Amino acid sequence: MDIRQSIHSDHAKQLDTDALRQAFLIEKIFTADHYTLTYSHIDRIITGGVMPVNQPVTMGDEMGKQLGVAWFLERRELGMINIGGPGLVEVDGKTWEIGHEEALYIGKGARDLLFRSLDASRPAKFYFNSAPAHTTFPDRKITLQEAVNATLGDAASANRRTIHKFIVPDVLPTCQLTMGLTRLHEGSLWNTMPCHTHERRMEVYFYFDMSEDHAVFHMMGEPQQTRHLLVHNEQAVISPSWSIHAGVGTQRYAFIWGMVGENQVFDDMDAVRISELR
Ligand SMILES: O=C[C@H](O)[C@@H](O)CC(=O)C(=O)O
Ligand SMILES: [Zn+2]
Repeated sequence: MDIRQSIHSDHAKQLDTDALRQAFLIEKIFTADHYTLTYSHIDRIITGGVMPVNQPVTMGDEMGKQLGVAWFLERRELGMINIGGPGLVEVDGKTWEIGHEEALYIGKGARDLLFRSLDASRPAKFYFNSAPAHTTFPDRKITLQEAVNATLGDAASANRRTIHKFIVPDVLPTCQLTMGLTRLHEGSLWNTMPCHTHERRMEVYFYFDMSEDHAVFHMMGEPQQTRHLLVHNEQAVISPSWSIHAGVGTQRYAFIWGMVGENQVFDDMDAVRISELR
């Protein structure tokens, strides 16, 4: 398990490229026939991926040891979105079929998790966020049609995009986790611009659907102390509450955002005017 400490904004200002990457970038999410886990001390969010190819991947009691509990979700909830081919997720013996760009919420207490791909030549890729939870809400699959979908931004400023809010209070109850997927329209390159912070929540951005020789310049930092991270396909950025999170790609792309913290109000953002950015 990769552990990331919280970083104060005063400290982050001093960091060079390598140190910024070590603190905020998760370079490897998917490894064939394994799961990956990055544990952030910021709101204790866990970010990872599961990619079963030739054999099922299990998350059983062995995972709990790393967290000091009896099993992974003993005191946690989990949300996942599949960005690969169709797969099966078994939760304590109940099987969920989760297709491409479908989501699954798993409530606190689930113990034995097993993941399979239906076709090894097109493996499932389950990207997930997990957060501490105080109670159990029902497991639920969420399709793209069941998500709350919103299209915003303008082609003229290259930020026309559709936001699919899969795991939000209008769709299902969770303890603190919210998650969704944003896809840029053809010709658009900017996400989340004009940008924002939200003191009440932290966020993780996971970028995907770009070819290997393309990248997103992800913008981070306090609004008057911006820095960038070069993010390649299927990498994620941990964004503290004090940081903006926005990006521009060398080609169009999609990303999954996940938030945890004080509230679940999607629009509770502290907007930053582009003229105020430094
Ligand atoms: O707090 C909300 C998150 O930053 C994202 O949902 C923003 C986003 O997907 C976008 O503007 O493209
Ligand atoms: Zn945000």
